[in-house]
Order: sequence, then structure tokens, then C-alpha cells
Amino acid sequence: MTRGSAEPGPGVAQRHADPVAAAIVLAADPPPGGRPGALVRVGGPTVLARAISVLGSAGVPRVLVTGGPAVLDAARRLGASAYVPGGPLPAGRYLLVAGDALFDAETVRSLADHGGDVRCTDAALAVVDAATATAAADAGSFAGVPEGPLAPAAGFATTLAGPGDLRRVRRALWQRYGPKPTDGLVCRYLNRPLSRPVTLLLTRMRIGPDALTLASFLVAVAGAAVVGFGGRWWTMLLGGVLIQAGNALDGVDGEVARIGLRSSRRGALLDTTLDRYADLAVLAGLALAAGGRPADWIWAFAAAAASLLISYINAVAPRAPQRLLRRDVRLLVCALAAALSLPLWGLVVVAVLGNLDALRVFGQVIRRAPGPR
Ligand SMILES: Nc1ccn([C@@H]2O[C@H](COP(=O)(O)OP(=O)(O)O[C@@H]3[C@@H](O)[C@H](O)[C@@H](O)[C@H](O)[C@@H]3O)[C@@H](O)[C@H]2O)c(=O)n1
Ligand SMILES: O=P([O-])([O-])O[C@@H]1[C@@H](O)[C@H](O)[C@@H](O)[C@H](O)[C@@H]1O
Repeated sequence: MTRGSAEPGPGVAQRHADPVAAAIVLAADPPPGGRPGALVRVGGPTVLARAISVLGSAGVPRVLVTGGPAVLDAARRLGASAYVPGGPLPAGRYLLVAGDALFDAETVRSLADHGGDVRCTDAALAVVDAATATAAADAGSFAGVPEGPLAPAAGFATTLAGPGDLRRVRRALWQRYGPKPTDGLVCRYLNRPLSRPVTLLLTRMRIGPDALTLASFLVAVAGAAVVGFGGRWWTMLLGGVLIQAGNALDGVDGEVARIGLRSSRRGALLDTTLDRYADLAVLAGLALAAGGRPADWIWAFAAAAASLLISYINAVAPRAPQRLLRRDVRLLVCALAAALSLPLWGLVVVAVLGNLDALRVFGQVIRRAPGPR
């Protein structure tokens, strides 16, 4: 069973408890001729790499791994340590992790915060005492771990049930890491459904998120050029389709980055910077398609000001009130205006509604900002 949400789920009651001393990943030896579940790649990293990365981000101080030579070699390369059989482990609480379990930090923290022993109902994860942990680590198996008390995963947790289960797990990972809680309506109900199949395909390849950021930028700019220089009704339609494709594809880089645990500050900066240039290119394309007269460029300038200011608000006041003309909406408006051969209307809508929206939000942000003492 899989549970997963971008927000903490019902989870176990958060109680103050002694932190876990370490996590022990019980990575079974591979089946004959097979590969241990821990070394199967899902969405980029191996299951073991995911576990070690998530455990670290959840604040688990140390990760021990049991398993065959290949697993232990991989674990050492990932910064974990091989469990030395024979114990006993020092007194304390330990998080046991099955080698084929996938989970998020929310689930780890929730289990660790649960007072006493607890076992997750959605994947083989359990917080146990030192004696139980020693026995399980020596056996390299979850078999002897008590069945209860039980608690659902507070966030995301599932188990990879063999190579045939990869498709389901990839989809579960997209569900957990693809959409962002801050997604706007167009993004959530139009763009994410469009980017999902592309992301699910790309996570099976070794394409980095930065390359995908550049690709979505180029698609949007290509759409702007076709709109601006095409001059025919069908080039306007094609350009509009490319602009919306670039809009939707702009979510693929982030989805691939989050699913592959490859999000980076550099990528975020590249993404937001190229978005600004793509936005300006699209507006320039519409101005050219409208005739390139002074009035067209004035509308384009006003639309560009709104576009940049709305994004700027997100940068300087991320907790500002919800902005209506966010990029997903603006690019959809531009795409529709191009496809319908109404380029000037696209500029007017973005300029008028965008500047009103920017002034509305800026007004609220400034009113809430502390003044001089
Ligand atoms: N090379 C990269 C690229 C991105 N990241 C990380 O991902 C986020 C960006 O997340 P995402 O790509 O999911 O969404 P984004 O903020 O780009 O918003 C787009 C809108 O621009 C677009 O209009 C809309 O249609 C689309 O659906 C999205 O909402 C980035 O901040 C990084 O944390 C990375 O690490 N490396
Ligand atoms: O929706 P919006 O705020 O105008 O523009 C957004 C930026 O604020 C954000 O930094 C970036 O990651 C998004 O891709 C999008 O470009």
C-alpha cells in the first residue's frame, strides 16, 4: 500500500520522544541472478540512495546497512556504514528500514516522534529498542520485528515489490514529489497533468533537470518566434501551442529534480531566470504579431512590467497573498491569444489584469510590512 501527500498526513500523534540513535537498513541479499531491491534505480537514484538521503534530511544521525557485498559497497559510497553483526547495539531507539522501502522525511520524523515502539503500516519501517534492532540487524531481516503498535505513514511510504512494481512506484513518487503545494489553478489542473507523462518517461532516463530547464525555455522562445515572425493564421496557432507546451514543460524540470532528489539552488535560479526571458520573448512575439506599431509595443511594455512585477513579488515576499496572474495563467492567456490570432488582446489582458493584480498584492504586502519604529 502506498500513502503519500505533499502535506503531512494524519500520521501518528506527534509526541516528544527520545530521538532515534541510528537507522538500520535491512537490505536483503539479491534473489538468485537478481538485483537486491535496495540497488534498483527508481526515478534516478537507487532505493538505498533514496533511503540514505531521506534519513539524513530527516535528521537521523547515523545510517547502518546490512546486506551483501554489493549493497555494503554502495552504502559506503553513499556515506553510510556497514552494520557489524554480533551487536549488541548501544541502548536507545533505532529505526529499522527494509531495503525495498521508499519513504519521505515526514514519515521518518513522525515515526521517530512517536513515543515507544511503532511500526509503519505502509512500508516496512519500525522504531524499536536496541535489543530488537540488534536481533533484526543480525538476522538482516524484518521477520522478528513485533507487529505493533502500528501507525500510518505521516507522508509518503511504499515498498518496491520487485522489478514489475517499478511503474507503480514511479507514479507514486510523481504523486508525492511532482506537484508543489504552491501550484496555481492552471498549473494544478492543466499543466501538471500534461507534464506528468513526460516526467514519468524522463525519470527512466539519465537526463538532468538543468537540461530540461533549458529545453522548456527553448520551446517557449520557439513559440514566441513562430508567433512573432510567422504571419499566417496557422503559424499563430502553432506558436500558441508551443507557448503552452513550454508552459507545461516548465514543470518537468522541477518534477524530475524533486523525484530524483536532485533539486538545487543553481537549478532554481536557472529556472526562474530563463522563465523571465521566456516571458519577455512571448510578449515581444505577440507585439510583433499585432503589427509592431508603437501602441502594440506600449501594451507589450505594460504587460512585461506586470509579468516581471508579479514574479518579483514571489521573490521578495514569498508569503504574499495569492497572486492571480501567475506565470501559468499569463502564458496560457498568451497562448490562447496567439492561437486565436488575437495577439493584441493577449497583451491587453496581461497588462491590465497583471498590473492590477501586482498593485493589489503589493498594496497588501506594504500595508503588512513593519514601518519605522
Ligand atoms: N533545473 C532545475 C529546475 C528546477 N529545480 C527545482 O524545481 C523548482 C521549480 O519547480 P517546477 O519546475 O515544478 O515549477 P516552477 O516553479 O518552474 O513553476 C512552473 C511555472 O513556471 C509554469 O508556468 C507552470 O506551468 C508549471 O506547471 C510550473 O508551475 C525550482 O524552484 C527548483 O527547486 C531544480 O532544482 N533544478
Ligand atoms: O508564477 P510567477 O511567480 O510569475 O513566476 C514563477 C517564479 O516566481 C518562480 O520563481 C519560478 O520558479 C517559477 O517557475 C515561475 O517563473
